[in-house]
Amino acid sequence: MSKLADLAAAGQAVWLDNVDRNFLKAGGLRKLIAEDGLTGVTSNPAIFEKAIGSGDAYDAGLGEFLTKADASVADTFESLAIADIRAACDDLRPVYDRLEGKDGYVSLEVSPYLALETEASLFEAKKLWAAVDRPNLMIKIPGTAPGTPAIRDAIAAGINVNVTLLFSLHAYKAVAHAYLEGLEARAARGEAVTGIASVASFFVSRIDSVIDKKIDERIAAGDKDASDLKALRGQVAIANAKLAYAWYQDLIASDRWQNLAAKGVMPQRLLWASTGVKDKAYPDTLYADALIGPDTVDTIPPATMDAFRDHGTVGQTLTAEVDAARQVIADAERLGLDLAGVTAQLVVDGVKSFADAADTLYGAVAAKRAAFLGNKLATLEAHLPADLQTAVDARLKQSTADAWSRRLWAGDATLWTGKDEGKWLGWLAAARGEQVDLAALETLADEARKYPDVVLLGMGGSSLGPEVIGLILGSGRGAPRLHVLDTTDPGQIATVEGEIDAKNTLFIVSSKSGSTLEPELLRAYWFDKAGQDGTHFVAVTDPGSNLEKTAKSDSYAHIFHGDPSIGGRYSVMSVFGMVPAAASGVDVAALIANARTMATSCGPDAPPAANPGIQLGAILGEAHNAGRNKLTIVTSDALKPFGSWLEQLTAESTGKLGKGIVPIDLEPLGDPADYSADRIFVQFGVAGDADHAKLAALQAAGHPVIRVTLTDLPQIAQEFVRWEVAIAIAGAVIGIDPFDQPDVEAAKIETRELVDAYEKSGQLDLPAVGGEQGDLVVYDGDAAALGKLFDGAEYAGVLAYIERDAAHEAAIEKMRVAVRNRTKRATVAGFGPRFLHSTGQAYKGGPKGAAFLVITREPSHDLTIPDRRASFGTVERAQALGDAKVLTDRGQRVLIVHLKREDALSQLVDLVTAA
Ligand SMILES: O=P(O)(O)OC[C@H]1O[C@](O)(CO)[C@@H](O)[C@@H]1O
Ligand SMILES: O=C[C@H](O)[C@H](O)COP(=O)(O)O
Repeated sequence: MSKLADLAAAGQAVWLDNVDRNFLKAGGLRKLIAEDGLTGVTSNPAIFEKAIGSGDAYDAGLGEFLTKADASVADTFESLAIADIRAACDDLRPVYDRLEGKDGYVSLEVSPYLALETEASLFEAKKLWAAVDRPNLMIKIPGTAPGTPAIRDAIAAGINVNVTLLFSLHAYKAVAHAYLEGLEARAARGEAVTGIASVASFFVSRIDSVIDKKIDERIAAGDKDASDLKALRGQVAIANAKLAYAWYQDLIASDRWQNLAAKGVMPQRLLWASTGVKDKAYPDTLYADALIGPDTVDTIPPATMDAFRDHGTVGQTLTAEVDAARQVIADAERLGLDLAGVTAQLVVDGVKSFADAADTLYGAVAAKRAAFLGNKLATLEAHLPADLQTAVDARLKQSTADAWSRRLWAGDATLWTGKDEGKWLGWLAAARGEQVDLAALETLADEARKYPDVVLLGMGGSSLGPEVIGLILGSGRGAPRLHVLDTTDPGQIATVEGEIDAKNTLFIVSSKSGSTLEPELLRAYWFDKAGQDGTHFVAVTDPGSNLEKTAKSDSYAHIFHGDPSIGGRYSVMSVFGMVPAAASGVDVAALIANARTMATSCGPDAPPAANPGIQLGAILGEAHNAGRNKLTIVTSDALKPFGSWLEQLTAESTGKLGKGIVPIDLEPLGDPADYSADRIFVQFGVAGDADHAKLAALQAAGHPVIRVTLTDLPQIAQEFVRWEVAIAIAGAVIGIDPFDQPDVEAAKIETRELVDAYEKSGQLDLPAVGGEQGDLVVYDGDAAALGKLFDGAEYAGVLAYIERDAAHEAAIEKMRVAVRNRTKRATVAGFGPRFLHSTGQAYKGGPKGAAFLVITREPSHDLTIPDRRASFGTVERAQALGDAKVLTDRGQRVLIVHLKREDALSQLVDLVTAA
């Protein structure tokens, strides 16, 4: 018989305070049962962290689990833990049977993140109880104030409970009563009360660790009570435990208990936890030796077991010298060691340290999952200058401690400004494919096949996502071509008109609000062109909008409802992105599968440092705070369209209150000498693409460089999700609400006033002409002002209210490169009115000191709008003027240049590049 087995004879059950797959597989537990009379096992998050977090013992099991289907980090961990716990339960089953349920238990703890949540703890206890499905399982629930009612209800539900994290007599009494109440509730309902087991895990060594430290500090400081204090070293934890046991004996003798005992219930045994000696100055069996007594359990870590087997001492120590124990506690009180304060703090620290262990464990599982997924997950590599890397590391540490992953998914508005941010997180569910009805999309895709073309009418979030998907993935075989019209430019509209037969085209009118000016005008225009036949019109809009009403009265073929808790720029994985994708034959299910993979990677259980979205958000936010607020987008040709979607997400979400990340899209890369230290570069490519030729030099020159690599094009959906999370998190780092767009409305009001005035007078109110040169009219300035416009600007913008085509893009690019190389400032460009619903927010509300060249032109062919005096060309011009006024009002530098002829842009390019 081993000394450990002798403990059983002394009335104490010996449990193993450890779980480890290799040990279980090698029959280690069965050996302890056979040789040491072991009758139970405990685990906790720190134990699993040690077992699973390092090494490869669990890799095969993890692979086996994830091969069946991708799963969250928490579910993956649980599958591994449950397998171990079941194996341990099965090893102990003969003991459980032999002792008729009095012992033979294995404990599994509820998530430490729930230690302060009653309902969630109870829910999880029930879930784990069902998942492990073994009668000799005990669910560990912390004996915190919120945990105590969960303990009572779990017992009442017939679940065996190991109450953990007990440090004080006070807390122990509360959970002992909770146990009785749970049993009494069952008895009152006429349910069986036999066969339900519980232990109360009273922690020992951690108390000495804190009290001894206090004692040492006071002695070192020359405390007058030094010798009395010294006498208490290593005494308080054991004394505290002895008093708990004395109270247990009183409880067992009480009438209340005896009433229950008469019904055959088992006592809730005290279990000594935290029995590994932490101070090497003490004998290594100190706690195991000192707390031996009947009807108790000692859960012992492996090293302490070895020590006890070798030189432990078995005796009835628990009931010995109880008065001396009372004296120790009284002395501790007299000497101001504040045991009550210490034990209260230990609960807080205990919850935190188990949560920290879970963070590390979940981080490790997340990394293993990512490794398992391999190229099914798009990769991101970041090369940051040392100071930025330090700030990012600190942010990831802080955000882990502050539970940002969980708070994001829980919709905790205090992550941002504490306003209504929590109401704008519907995109997280959409990222998991939960917003769309795939069957309805398939029906639409089938119907759409009879049309050669599908035209999407919408702005901003209602057009950019669909356009990115359409341009990057193309139409499916036999499916219609997708045209996106997000403009009032008559030339652009005419171009689409030349490409389609309006009477044989599917039109998708897309607007969340259902009241945005451009889609409303376009809808009216095309409805006429289509012979007022609503059967080839589809609406995508939030419930109850004006668009929905029109769609109903005009008998549209379908109305797809958006989710009002998703803002436009976050709507791509909802119907706003998926309806046009389905109509043009894109494999929507593949997009959703990709989005879900990334959403899982960015889940509430993936701690910040292992969470791709939060990691990126920390980089973007810290780069912004360090003055690197120009996110410069570099793409391979195939991924070029992605930039315009990312522009809206970034600019509209972060550009406000004078702060913000300014996205720089389609600005050709230059040499290090062409830039200031305000940049962060991100390159998007597909596996096999070469690095952009100039990127390495920029990285070497100390600029932060991020490289995103997709395995295939449908993985673009992963980037939607990664960047949505990242920008939300960057908002938290910057300290703004990423879900509002406070400065967009002002330009809309100005435009509306100009258009309304035009409807009455037939005249557009133009600013004063400053000068003319060739075919250019310069308003509120002259050609000389144009030469100086961008000097010293925070960044330079070219905002062109002209047709968006390759020639115009090339001309604008020429101006940008010239300005960038001359001024070293970042340059942005936008086609109006498209950019108004995208980057426009940041240009007005974001960083100040920017300079904008606003370009308007006389259209060669204007288009009339049904029931309006104003033509598309007039509305477009009014939009330019309205926005320019608001930009000026906000303190940005603005010069408007009007092209008297459609083809006069080259004259302006010459002026700007010559400056
Ligand atoms: O889908 P809606 O309501 O027409 O809005 C279009 C776009 O306009 C904006 O509200 C900006 O004006 C964007 O946020 C939005 O994506
Ligand atoms: O149930 C067991 C406890 O979780 C364990 O004994 C805690 O021990 P520690 O204080 O060494 O972490």
